[in-house]
Amino acid sequence: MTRQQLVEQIRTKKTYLIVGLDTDITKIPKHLLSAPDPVFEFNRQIIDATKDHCVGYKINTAFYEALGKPGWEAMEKTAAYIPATHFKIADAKRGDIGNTSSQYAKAFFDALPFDAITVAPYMGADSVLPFLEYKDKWTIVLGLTSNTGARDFELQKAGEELLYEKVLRTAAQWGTAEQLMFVVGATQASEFTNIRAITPHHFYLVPGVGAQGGSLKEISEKAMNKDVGLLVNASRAIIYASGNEDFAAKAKQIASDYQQEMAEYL
Ligand SMILES: O=c1ccn([C@@H]2O[C@H](COP(=O)(O)O)[C@@H](O)[C@H]2O)c(=O)[nH]1
Repeated sequence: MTRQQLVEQIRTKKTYLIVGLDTDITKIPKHLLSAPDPVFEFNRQIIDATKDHCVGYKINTAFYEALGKPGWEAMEKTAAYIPATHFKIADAKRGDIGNTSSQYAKAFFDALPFDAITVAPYMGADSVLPFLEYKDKWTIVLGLTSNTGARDFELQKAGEELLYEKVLRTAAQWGTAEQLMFVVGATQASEFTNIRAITPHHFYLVPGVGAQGGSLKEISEKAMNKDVGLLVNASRAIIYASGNEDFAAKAKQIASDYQQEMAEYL
């Protein structure tokens, strides 16, 4: 998906919500466990219920890899089920020597139909560049993450600047704002203005609203750019809004609430 197509989707649907499919088989409603593929059945109903309120879905691969082969199959089926109009993110946090990163890129962009993958920048340019070779695909580099551990490295000084600032400035040179985004945690509100000043044109994938307590209002007010420039993810707050048979209806309601709030900021 191109940047223009993504922006058009956001403007048309008046939402920049990404629904996170962090589907944990121990948390899905019990009545689904008798289905042939309970994880896919849960995702299918969540997608049907929320697709009018979001512009995309983020599959965190950990939840699928944890189940072995059936988990990988559920991920494949889910990725194929997401409508073509929706942005499909593999939150896989990959990155290795170039020769290996090329294989990761192939796995998620060729063998699987993802539009984007999250990548860790720690190993530097050659670990990220193979992902950027794919036309109309997106590489989402971890910038300033939402977890408390961001203080251990990302918020430490690296010479004159903070490490995450160096990551933003350096990684922004590896590709264009048409193919490279950054992960910016919604819980890092005090840094939003600075982050936007360093990377004025980039899109950010923003996890950390909902269960982690970040503010949608604050990120929207401080970090939106002329193309919106934000994809805000919520996973648990939406998919586990109810643990009962009404889980899809409740997920729809929460996703619709996010959409309405986002429409106010657009
Ligand atoms: O900095 C980061 C990077 C990734 N994540 C991922 O986003 C979702 C958040 O889930 P919630 O249930 O909405 O808290 C999850 O897949 C994380 O692994 C993040 O939270 N922070």
